[in-house]
Amino acid sequence: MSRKASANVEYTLRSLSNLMGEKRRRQQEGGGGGAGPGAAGERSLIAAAESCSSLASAASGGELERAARRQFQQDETPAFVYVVSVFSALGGFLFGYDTGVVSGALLLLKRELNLDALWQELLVSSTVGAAALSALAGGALNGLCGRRPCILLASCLFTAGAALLAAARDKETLLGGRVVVGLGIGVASMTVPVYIAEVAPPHLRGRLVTINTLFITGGQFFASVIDGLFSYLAKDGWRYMLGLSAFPAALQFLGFLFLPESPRWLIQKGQTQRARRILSQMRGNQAIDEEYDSIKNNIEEEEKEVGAAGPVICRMLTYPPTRRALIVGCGLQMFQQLSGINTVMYYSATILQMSGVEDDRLAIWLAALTAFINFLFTLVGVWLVERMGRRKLTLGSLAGTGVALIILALGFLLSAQVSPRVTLTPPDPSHHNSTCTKYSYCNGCMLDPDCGLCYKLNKSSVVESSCIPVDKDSTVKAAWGRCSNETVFKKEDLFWAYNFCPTPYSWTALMGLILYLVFFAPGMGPMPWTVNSEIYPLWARSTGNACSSGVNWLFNVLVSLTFLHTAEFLTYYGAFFLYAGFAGLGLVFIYGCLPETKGKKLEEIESLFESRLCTCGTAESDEGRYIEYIRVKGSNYHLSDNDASDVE
Ligand SMILES: O[C@H]1[C@H](O)[C@@H](O)[C@H](O)[C@@H](O)[C@H]1O
Repeated sequence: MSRKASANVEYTLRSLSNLMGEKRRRQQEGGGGGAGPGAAGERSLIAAAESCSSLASAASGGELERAARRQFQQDETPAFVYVVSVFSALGGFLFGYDTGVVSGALLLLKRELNLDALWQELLVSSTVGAAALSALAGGALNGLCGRRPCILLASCLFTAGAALLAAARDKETLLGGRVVVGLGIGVASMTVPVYIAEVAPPHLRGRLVTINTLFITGGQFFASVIDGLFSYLAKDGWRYMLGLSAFPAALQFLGFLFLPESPRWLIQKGQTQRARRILSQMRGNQAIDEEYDSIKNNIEEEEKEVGAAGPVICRMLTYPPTRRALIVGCGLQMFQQLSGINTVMYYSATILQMSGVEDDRLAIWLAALTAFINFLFTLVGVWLVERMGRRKLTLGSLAGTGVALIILALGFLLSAQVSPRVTLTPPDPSHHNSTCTKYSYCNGCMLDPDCGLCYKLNKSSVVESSCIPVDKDSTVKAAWGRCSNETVFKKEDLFWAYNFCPTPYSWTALMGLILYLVFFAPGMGPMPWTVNSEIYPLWARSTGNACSSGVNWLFNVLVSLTFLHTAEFLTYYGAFFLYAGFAGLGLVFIYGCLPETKGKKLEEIESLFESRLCTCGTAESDEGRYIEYIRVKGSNYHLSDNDASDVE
């Protein structure tokens, strides 16, 4: 008999005997009346007894299992789990908002505070750098203090950072604020998925953790709308943009004052009575005994197997299943960033401009549309994750992302091939021979961050074009010459193209951009976070997530910082072909190494990494089989619990 088949029989027999045993026990206790230990338990008992007879009469194993599942699905997941998940996911919202809002704020800031390119770069990358560091440090903090204090700490950092940014009088304070916000993002990004995974029931875990990424992309979308709205406010608009995040952060802080610690962390720390009570709250009328026992046994076994001596990361690296899980988790996060999501998001305004959108403000709003597509298709991911499973969803998503990247690259390639010629070389009035004059095609001019193209249109072809240095303070005009005064050159039907070339093939790039988000957002966006929250055993979960989140942030900085240089060396299409190549490598890696974790208890997932890495993907999966508890007890919470080591 195959492993799967035997597991199913064992499962259904266990479920059935649990139901029978429970019914017998209740009958012996003179049950059947309504005054039992809890009305919920009583209802479950009646339902269990009813389904028990239907189970007993079920002829085949399949029917038996279906009946068991129907019974299980009648047990509703309490709203409390959703409330807890949504309050935690506010951390994701703030992650998305604070990383997304800065581009719009910079447009205003650089004018008001006279920021040069270095300071602009610092304000963007200091946050991501701080997030990388605090995600790594968050592992130890999570293990020591628990998930709840870490989420509280993150919301404090978000609030303090936002207040600092809104009140800043100089660029140094702004830098301080961005670092504080970054520290919050790092801690939140590694703690929230772990916390949600630990409180969620197995059949909803993927969906609830994916909601966190939905909140990330929701935060990015919201940030782009706020950027659009406040861009009309010439003075202090950036204060509102950067300061508004204090509200959701304070809301999360207040909420978490009343929300509980993760029951798994409590069991690990020996606070079993509190853990039982919280688990009971999270499961409503479902029995928690098996889940509780399984968590507890698992912790004890882990301690025996791996020991408790030495730093966790060393134990993880020397114990093959956790080492493999770490490679899979970090690999997923690395390939998420290497497939270029943040350059696509960052570059969306330019791609849209290439498609003929000349107005800056319209480009901002269209960038909000891009963020909206990312958000909308993450929602599709929330819907698909428990249907398709993590593995298929990630593979399909990355394959589509790769194809979209190729289309995007082809769009740029075609545009480069029909790149307009530079026909005029006006003399530089300051007699500084700029490099811009050496370009004979728009394509070269566009790739040089110091130059832009000033041109006229005759029907749809570019005429009277010149490559001129860009104004140091604003990329919307040239430093000198015909395109140096925005109002004048617009009246004279002249156009200024910075960062893009007018081309008839821009629709290919636009199509690539949309396809990219449609494929990336449901799978490669959320799955690295979701899978990482599930694949490590409890003793290694904080450290595993700290490492993989650190890798995510590290590659985020690396890819965004090198994008312009990569484009200069390889051209834009070369850069997107490169990302498509990374997506191809990622596909091979995921195909070989990512096991299916759908529906499994967190405690069972470690066994998926027992065989050699790169056989995980081919290992027989138990897809479609939920681990569900259908034994029904009168009350989940026993005051007489001998385990109680934390009597309150
Ligand atoms: O999962 C998220 C999401 O896809 C975001 O859109 C992206 O900006 C982040 O870097 C990523 O980690």
